[in-house]
Amino acid sequence: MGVMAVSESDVRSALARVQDPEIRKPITDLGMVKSIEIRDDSSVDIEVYLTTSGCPMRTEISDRVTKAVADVAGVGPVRVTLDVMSDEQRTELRKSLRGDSAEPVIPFAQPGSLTRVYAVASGKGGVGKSSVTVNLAAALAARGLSVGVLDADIYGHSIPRMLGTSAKPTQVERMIMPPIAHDVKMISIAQFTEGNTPVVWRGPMLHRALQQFLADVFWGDLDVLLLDLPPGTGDVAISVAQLIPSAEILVVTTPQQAAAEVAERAGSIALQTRQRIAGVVENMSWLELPDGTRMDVFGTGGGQAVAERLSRAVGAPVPLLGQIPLDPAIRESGDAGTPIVLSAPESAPATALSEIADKLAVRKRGLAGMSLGIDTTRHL
Ligand SMILES: Nc1ncnc2c1ncn2[C@@H]1O[C@H](COP(=O)(O)OP(=O)(O)OP(=O)(O)O)[C@@H](O)[C@H]1O
Repeated sequence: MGVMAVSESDVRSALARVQDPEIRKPITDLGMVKSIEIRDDSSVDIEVYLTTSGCPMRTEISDRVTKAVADVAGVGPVRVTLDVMSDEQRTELRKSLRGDSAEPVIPFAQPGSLTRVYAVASGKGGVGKSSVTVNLAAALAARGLSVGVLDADIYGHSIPRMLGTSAKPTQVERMIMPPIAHDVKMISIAQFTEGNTPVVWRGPMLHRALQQFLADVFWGDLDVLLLDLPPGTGDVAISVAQLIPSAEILVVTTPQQAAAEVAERAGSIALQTRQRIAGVVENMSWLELPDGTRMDVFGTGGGQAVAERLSRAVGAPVPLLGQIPLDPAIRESGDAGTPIVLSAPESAPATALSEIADKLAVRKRGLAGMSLGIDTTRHL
C-alpha cells in the first residue's frame, strides 16, 4: 500500500479553518487562496493572496496556513507562497464585506444595529477616562464580547500605549483594518498623526475624522464600541450625537466637587442631544493605606453627586456604576500596555472595573437608548 492520497478538498477544508487575523473570516471566503497544488510526494504548495503588499500579518497568515495544511493526514512538507491582490480583487473583497454601497455608512447608526455604543466623557483631563475605557474594553472582551475602542481624544490619545500596541492600521481599498490588542479592536487618531505632535484640529475636521473612523474602519460585528472622547463639553460630543444618535454617555469623574461640577456639565450635553446617560464612574475614589484604612485623597461624594444631579436633570435614574480606588498599579499596567483587569484581575481596582463592565454587558437596550430622530444640527 502506498501513502494515503491527499485530496484537494481535504486541504481546502483545512484552509477554511484559517482566519485572516484582521478581518477574522476564513481565508477561503475572502478569495485569499490563489492555488493549491498537491504533488506526488505528498508535499503541498499553497499560494495565498494578501490584501496589500505591506500587510503586517504576512508571517502570521503564512504560519497559520502552513500549520493548518500540515495537520491534514498524509500531507508532507508545505510550501506557502504569497501574492498580492489586484485592485479588482480588493474591490470584490470590499463589496463582499460591506455590500455594494458607494458611500460608506456608519454601521452603528443603522436601524437594527445591535452594537451598544458608549461615549466615555469627562469634564476635565486627567481623571482617568482613558484608563477606564481600556479596562472596560479589555474586561468586556475577556467575557467573550466583540469589542472596539475608538480613541477620539485628540489631546490625550493614550489608548494605543495603554493597550500595548504601536501597530498601524492597514488599508484595503477604502476600508481601514484596525489593529487588535488584548482582543480589542482599536483605532486612534494617534495612528494617523506623525509622532506625538499635538493635533490642533478644529470642529469640522474632527467631525470628518470621526465620521471616517466610524464608517471606513472595518469593525465587523461589534457587541460594544467605546469612544474615548476629549475632555470637556466639546464639539466631539455633539458630533457623536449626530453621527450615532443611539450612543450612550458614560461620565467619568473624580470625587472632587470641582471635577464633579464639570463632569456634570459634560453629562448635561446629553440633555441637549437627548442621548441616554448610561451612568457615572468615579475614579481615584480613595487610596487604601497599608493598615487597611482609606485616605480620601480627592475628597468624597463627587460621583454620587454627579449621578444625582444628572438624574434630576434628565428625569430618569442615572446610576453611579462604581468607584475605582487610586492605585499605582493602574498607571503601571497602563504604561506596560496590559490593562489591570488582565494583569492583576484580583486587585481592588480591577474588581471595581470588572463590576462596572458586568453592568454594561448585561444592560438591555431600552427605547431611551434608541434614536429619537432628534435634529442636533441646531447645536452646531
Ligand atoms: N485609579 C487610578 N489610580 C492611579 N492612577 C490612575 C488611576 N486612574 C488613572 N490613573 C493614571 O492617571 C493618569 C491619567 O489617566 P488617563 O490618561 O486615563 O486620564 P484621562 O482622563 O484619559 O486624561 P486625558 O483626557 O487628559 O487624556 C495616567 O497616568 C493613569 O495611569
